[in-house]
This record gives sequence, structure tokens and C-alpha cells, in this order.
Amino acid sequence: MGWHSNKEFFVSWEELHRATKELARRQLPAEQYQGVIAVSRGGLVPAAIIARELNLRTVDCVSVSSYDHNEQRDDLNLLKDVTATEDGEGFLVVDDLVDTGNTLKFLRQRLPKAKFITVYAKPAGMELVDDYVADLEQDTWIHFPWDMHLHYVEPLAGQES
Ligand SMILES: O=P(O)(O)OC[C@H]1O[C@H](OP(=O)(O)OP(=O)(O)O)[C@H](O)[C@@H]1O
Ligand code: HPA
Ligand SMILES: [Mg+2]
Repeated sequence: MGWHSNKEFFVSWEELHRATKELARRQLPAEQYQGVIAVSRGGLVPAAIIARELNLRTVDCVSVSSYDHNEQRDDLNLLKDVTATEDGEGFLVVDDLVDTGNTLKFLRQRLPKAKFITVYAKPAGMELVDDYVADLEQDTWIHFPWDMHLHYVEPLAGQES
């Protein structure tokens, strides 16, 4: 868990789909875009949904690796670059969330003309993103559906002490 906080926010597949479709709706009209760039890996599922809703068939991805320095991920480098565009003009860059903003700060240098959108945003990174659907407090850890598994929970009556 490392730098995880006490508060947790669990996102189901259905809720992620709903929120990402809402994000797509806000990007209309679709004709202003040439394609979508997913920020791998968290942005892959949201980017697929955005591309489907906006009928964009050019989908590229970018992969960023980070190193932990005193719990701050401040040293980023490109593991996989974008080939679909030089500067991001006419492209939507999609990620699952912006937290500290380090990932998007780095990608804005690479793709200065792109529009950056995320499904969720925390306060520290909000100004790095052009649009998002829901904001959460900085000390809330978001759990995405691909990181989870359904499991049994005891009934309330069985939890009485
Ligand atoms: O705003 P930041 O503080 O940079 O944090 C947000 C980024 O961190 C997570 O990705 P991560 O690098 O953990 O990799 P993953 O997408 O492969 O899970 C998340 O998917 C965002 O891309
Ligand atoms: N959840 C999942 N991945 C993350 C988060 C989060 O809250 N912040 C940075 N990467
Ligand atoms: Mg990511």
C-alpha cells in the first residue's frame, strides 16, 4: 500500500463506465478530434470507452515510468512514446485520474497542444487537467475495478460484538 491513505473510494465497472461516458459527452462535438491517446495503463480502459463514444478510430498510447524518491514520484521517463502525433494537436489524452499531477505535467511537455482529460481528479493535480468528471479529496485512495475482486461480506447481524 505504501503511500495509500486512510480514506478509500471503490469504483465498480458500471460506475467507471457511467462516469467515462459522461466525460465523453463533455468532449462533443467529436469532429474536433483526430484521435485518442491513452496513458497506459490506467488510461487504457477509459480511453477505449472515450474512443467508442466519440467514434474515434485513431488510438495511440503513451507509457510513463516513475521512480519513487522519498514517497514523491518525481523522476519520470517515457517507456513508450506516441507516434500518431507530433505535438498532440487535435488529440485527447485520457487517464484514469490525476493525483499529484506529476504524470500530466510530464506529458504536457511532450504533447503541448493536446487536451488532457481524466475521469477522477484530486486537488493537487486539478489544474493540470482540462476536464474531469469527479473530484476526490487528496487523501482518498481510488480503487479501480481492474484491481479488485468480488468477495463475500458477513451480514451486519453477524458482525455485532
Ligand atoms: O498525478 P499522479 O500523481 O502522477 O498520479 C496519477 C497517475 O498514477 C497512476 O498511474 P501509475 O503511474 O501508477 O501506473 P499505471 O497507470 O500503470 O497503474 C494513475 O493511473 C495515473 O496515471
Ligand atoms: N488510485 C489508484 N492509482 C493511483 C492513485 C489512486 O488514488 N493515485 C495515484 N495512482
Ligand atoms: Mg497511470
